[in-house]
Amino acid sequence: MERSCIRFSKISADDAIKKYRALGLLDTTYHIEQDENYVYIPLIRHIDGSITHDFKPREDAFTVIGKKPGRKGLKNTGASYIRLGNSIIFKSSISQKVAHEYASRLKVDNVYVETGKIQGIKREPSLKLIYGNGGETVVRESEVSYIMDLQKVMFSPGNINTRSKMKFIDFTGMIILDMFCGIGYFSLQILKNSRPARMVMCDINPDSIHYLKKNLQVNRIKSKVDIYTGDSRAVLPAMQADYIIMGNFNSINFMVAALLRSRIGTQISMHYLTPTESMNSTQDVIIDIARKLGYVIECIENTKVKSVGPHYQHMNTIFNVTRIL
Ligand SMILES: C[S@@+](CC[C@H](N)C(=O)[O-])C[C@H]1O[C@@H](n2cnc3c(N)ncnc32)[C@H](O)[C@@H]1O
Repeated sequence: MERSCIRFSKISADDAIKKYRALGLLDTTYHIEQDENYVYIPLIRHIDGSITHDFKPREDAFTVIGKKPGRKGLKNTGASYIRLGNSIIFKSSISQKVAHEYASRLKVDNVYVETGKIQGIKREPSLKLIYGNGGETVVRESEVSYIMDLQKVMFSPGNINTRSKMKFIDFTGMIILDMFCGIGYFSLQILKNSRPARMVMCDINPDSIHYLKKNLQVNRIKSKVDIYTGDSRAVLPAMQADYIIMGNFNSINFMVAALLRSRIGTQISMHYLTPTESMNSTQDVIIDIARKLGYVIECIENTKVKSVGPHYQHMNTIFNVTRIL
């Protein structure tokens, strides 16, 4: 349906969404949409600079399940879910009957229910399959296909902007080290859009590495990659990277391994969790730790990826190595 909207490049879309939400102008009854270059933010009315775009209405659980759920004996219509490719995941328990109804209305193959938190260092999800045969789910994002088994490896839909940002950076000729590559969350975007000279990838979860290899094939990545399975502090080769990706909330515990593989000019993209009140100061703590290890680094970008619970933020800070003492 044609609606007023404002269009932003993907890099600035996050801030724009926050701004229009805060101004009460965001039309939450439509999905925010994106194409190759832009994010389209639906607005409740026309404003200066707005354009029109064909939006899909947002289907809440109640709409999806039908206006008279009682008649069908469907009770859990208020349950919230996320959709990942051909699967949906409910946050709380629902009956098989309701799962079946959602699957047929939303035309998905699998319905899962979260039974707990993401577990352990391998970040394994706790999901119970309640409808369908399970197995592989394909998520398409910024022209990259991510294949995975949602019961074996995690996929955070909230990290979409951080993943797609990778396609706007020119990594041509660079040596890249992805210390927690998973199924290729960040690296697939790089390999699809740039020609790095070398890509070294590592993950401790063999299931992630299995799907990484599959995703490299499915996305027809021709560049040569070096893949390591194990603890990145132990299994990575000696090397000097131009760009180091640390997509793990515990990245601070891996700084020695990263710095040892850096040189002057290396950029290090660190992800970490920090209390909300420290979201603009944790980078200084990291700079201090690096200095004690003999590396002078400076912060070149500090971005909030998403809120995690009421008191924590998932941050992504990019540092530049300026001097080695
Ligand atoms: C949080 S996930 C990455 C999520 C991802 N950034 C996204 O966009 O959804 C972190 C990854 O680090 C891996 N990992 C954890 N500890 C590790 C270690 N010591 N060495 C290598 N990989 C590790 C996990 O197996 C997991 O695949």
